[in-house]
Amino acid sequence: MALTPHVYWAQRHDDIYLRVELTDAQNISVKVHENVLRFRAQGRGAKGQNEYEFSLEFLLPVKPEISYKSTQRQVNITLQKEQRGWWEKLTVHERKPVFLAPDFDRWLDESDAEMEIQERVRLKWLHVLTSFLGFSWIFINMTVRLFIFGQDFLYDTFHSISKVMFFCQILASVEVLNAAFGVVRTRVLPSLIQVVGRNFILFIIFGSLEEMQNKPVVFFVFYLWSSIEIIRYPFYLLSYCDIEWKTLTWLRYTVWIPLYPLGVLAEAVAVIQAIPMFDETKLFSIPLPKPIGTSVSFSYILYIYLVLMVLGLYINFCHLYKLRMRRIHTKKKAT
Ligand SMILES: CCCCCCCCCCCCC[C@@H](O)CC(=O)SCCNC(=O)CCNC(=O)[C@H](O)C(C)(C)COP(=O)(O)OP(=O)(O)OC[C@H]1O[C@@H](n2cnc3c(N)ncnc32)[C@H](O)[C@@H]1OP(=O)(O)O
Repeated sequence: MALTPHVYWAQRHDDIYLRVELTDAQNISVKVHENVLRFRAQGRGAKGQNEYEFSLEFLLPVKPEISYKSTQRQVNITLQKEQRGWWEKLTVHERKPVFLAPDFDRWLDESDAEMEIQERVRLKWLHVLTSFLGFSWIFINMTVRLFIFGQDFLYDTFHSISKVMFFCQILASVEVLNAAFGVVRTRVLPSLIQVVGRNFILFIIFGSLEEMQNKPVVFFVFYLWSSIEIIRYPFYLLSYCDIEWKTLTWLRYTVWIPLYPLGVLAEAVAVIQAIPMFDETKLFSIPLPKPIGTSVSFSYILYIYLVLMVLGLYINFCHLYKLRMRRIHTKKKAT
């Protein structure tokens, strides 16, 4: 006969966490149907190796999608509340099931959870604000210098701007982590493509080849990157205050249409210009065993990278196009 395992629970405003005390659980089945969670698995629990099961009828609706992870010591289940809020108890039952107890390792009361959210929002806000200030400094500085020094500035962009650009792009890498850990509602791949793509150009192509640093292409790449970021970051900043400024939303989801292909084109020109330099300097060349030859030039990696750029452009263009349809066209229909 199936036994009941010990189950520990905790909540946040959006999620429910369950910890099922089963060692080396196997054949796990977790389902939610009509707001009732049914769990069944084999494993080592309080009554030794056995089949264990339980069910819980939740107090309020939860989303049917469940994520669970089995570790050597327990099974961790995460569910999402249908509606954001704080539950006074987990189940509809008058009395708490005997096998259920609070998970004090994850337990927070409502005000602590609220503070946790506020702390997260503060950090996100600080991150976005710093990025916005950085890219604004770059954009304004480049515009002013272009007016003052004219064409000469095209050859000097890297030396006057690169330190702030390095800082901003390192900061932008956090966006991938934010997407991966669900801190912001966005997909990981587009952010990863964007960050890896830009950092490759900045650190490898411009950063490691002195000869590239005096090329006008640096100006175009930096100017195109910063042109979109001085729109994108304020768009996020306003979203933290629940403000929607229609013109900014339109710009955020429209300006990429000319800027993205131009940006990729400028980056591709930089890669193509760098190819003979890597061949000449043998920088980053991959040494080969003596019988085969001396080394493989890094320029081969750059040829592969040019193909990846086309793929990256396609993926992100489709992603941005979908976002535009959702944010601009759906809203128009609704009004
Ligand atoms: C696997 C590795 C492979 C490596 C291959 C390398 C290939 C290289 C190809 C490289 C091509 C890159 C070229 C590029 O560098 C050139 C340029 O940038 S040129 C300049 C023009 N560029 C652009 O216009 C792109 C700008 N960038 C972006 O838009 C984003 O980085 C992107 C990831 C592409 C899309 O952003 P996201 O998916 O986040 O879209 P949203 O902004 O709409 O966000 C979705 C929802 O999440 C909320 N969100 C996101 N971030 C935040 C935040 N920080 N704070 C608060 N909220 C955030 C946002 O509000 C949306 O919410 P909702 O759905 O409610 O509207």
